[in-house]
Amino acid sequence: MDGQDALLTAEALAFLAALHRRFEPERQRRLQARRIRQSTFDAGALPDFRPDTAHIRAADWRVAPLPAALQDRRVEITGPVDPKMVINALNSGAKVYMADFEDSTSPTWANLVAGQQALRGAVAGTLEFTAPNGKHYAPKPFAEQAVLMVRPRGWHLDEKHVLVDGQPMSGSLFDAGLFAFHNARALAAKDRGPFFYLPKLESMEEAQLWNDVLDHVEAELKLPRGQIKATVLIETLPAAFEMEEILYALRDRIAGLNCGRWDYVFSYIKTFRRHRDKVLPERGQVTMTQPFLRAYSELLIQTCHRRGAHAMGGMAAQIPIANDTAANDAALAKVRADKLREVTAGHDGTWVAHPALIPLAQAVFDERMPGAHQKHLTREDVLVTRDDLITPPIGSITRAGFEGNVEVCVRYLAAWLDGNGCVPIHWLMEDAATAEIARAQLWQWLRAGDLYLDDGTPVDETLFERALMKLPSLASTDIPGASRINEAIGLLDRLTHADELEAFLTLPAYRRLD
Ligand SMILES: CC(=O)SCCNC(=O)CCNC(=O)[C@H](O)C(C)(C)COP(=O)(O)OP(=O)(O)OC[C@H]1O[C@@H](n2cnc3c(N)ncnc32)[C@H](O)[C@@H]1OP(=O)(O)O
Ligand SMILES: O=CC(=O)O
Ligand SMILES: [Mg+2]
Repeated sequence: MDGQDALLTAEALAFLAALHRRFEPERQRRLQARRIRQSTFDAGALPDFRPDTAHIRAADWRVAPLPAALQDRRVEITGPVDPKMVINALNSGAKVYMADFEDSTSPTWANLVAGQQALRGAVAGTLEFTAPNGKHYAPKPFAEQAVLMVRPRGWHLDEKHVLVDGQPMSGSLFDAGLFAFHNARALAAKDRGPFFYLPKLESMEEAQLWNDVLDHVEAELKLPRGQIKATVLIETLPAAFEMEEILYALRDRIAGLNCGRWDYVFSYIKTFRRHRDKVLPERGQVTMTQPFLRAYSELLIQTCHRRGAHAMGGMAAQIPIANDTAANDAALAKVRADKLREVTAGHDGTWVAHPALIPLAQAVFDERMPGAHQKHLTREDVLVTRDDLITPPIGSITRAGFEGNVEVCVRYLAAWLDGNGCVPIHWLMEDAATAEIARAQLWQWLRAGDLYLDDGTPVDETLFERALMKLPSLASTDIPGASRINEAIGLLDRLTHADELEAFLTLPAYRRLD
């Protein structure tokens, strides 16, 4: 692969191998702990705040101060790591750019190598790119660029192209380790981190594992202790019960928590996959104004502000709609309402999926948040109980909602298998987190028994098969991943009929990649 040798030098490989040897056993223990905890939920237990860590929640402590670059995070753009996207995001006018190896990247070896190369070029100031249409891209001067953050893959994913002692290494350690190895000293020299976004954590022990990894990286690369800063996505239901503990485990380097709403909803479904009384309505009805999601975001704000950390909002899925002014206005109105809810509740910043949404999000935050952040809003009025976090909203499943889930799963899986981890489908941004909601719902709905669409049609095998049978014709269109549509149909069929809900759709899909 072009550029691979310059990245995977003997020194870089030795650095990665040391990370693997030191942290792989604990990663496996953490993954096993997830499975054990899930088996208790499957047997009827409910998540709750931990009695064994009550002393952490009760004690008086604050997180370490943050560098100047992390004070004002009002608008953060996220996106995959191909060179054009990296340059567009750095130049976008957002305060922060989260370069994403996770939900929006299909981890083909080519994507990972190109992404690491692009980020290395961005940090070194050498990145440029010419598109096939001849358009040339180069980052603006450093002072005008968004602050770079990197989101490595979650703990569950392996990197099968790098074997250490015959075992695939962790995707998290590969992404974060390789990025730090090549860029940490240059970033530290500019007081720009490195900064990471840490995805899909489920417990304080997983946060502790990240802290140990980042301590090790700092020691190996001779960086000051605490130089690397991390923002943790609270995007699993179990983690919502351990926000204080996660902040505490990373207290010398935590920059904030983020409401990763899409994975959070997925995690809710996964956690309660065997709980008939917790079945959620269709995806479109599970919005952030539903009480259980409002409770989650308000608890996150209160927790962060009490401890001196930023409370970041999340991603509205709407993107600009070309050639239809009315539809575009309606989509932007939804994004605006979402950002207004966030800033009013006390969030210190938000995410956008597309550069055209930056002015809109920025205007909402500028108007309501004159300072760099609003950590002074401690939201003492918020009182969130276990039941507030787990009580499902009332709603329905429409035929369009059911069929939409099937279509999104198939089209997203096809794109992902084809190397594209983020695609617009019906003018919504779809990535691994949004697609997971659709995939997990189908599995749960077909097993729930006695479940009906709002028009009285039983939610059953026939409904699923009919929805699936509409899709093979997509193979002859020009949508992203068209050539993998039939493979995606087969994969969704198997995932939906499996006795157990697969923990992540990217696990079986990754076996088919490359
Ligand atoms: C649940 C979560 O985890 S959310 C976080 C993960 N998801 C994301 O990060 C979403 C990132 N967004 C995207 O990938 C894209 O916006 C998509 C796939 C949704 C839509 O992409 P497109 O259909 O290509 O959008 P569109 O054609 O309008 O793009 C216009 C321009 O904006 C650029 N652009 C679009 N999104 C981004 C982005 N997120 N970052 C940087 N540039 C972007 C495009 O590269 C294109 O540039 P060009 O004019 O130089 O060619
Ligand atoms: O990563 C973000 C999410 O919403 O999931
Ligand atoms: Mg996510």
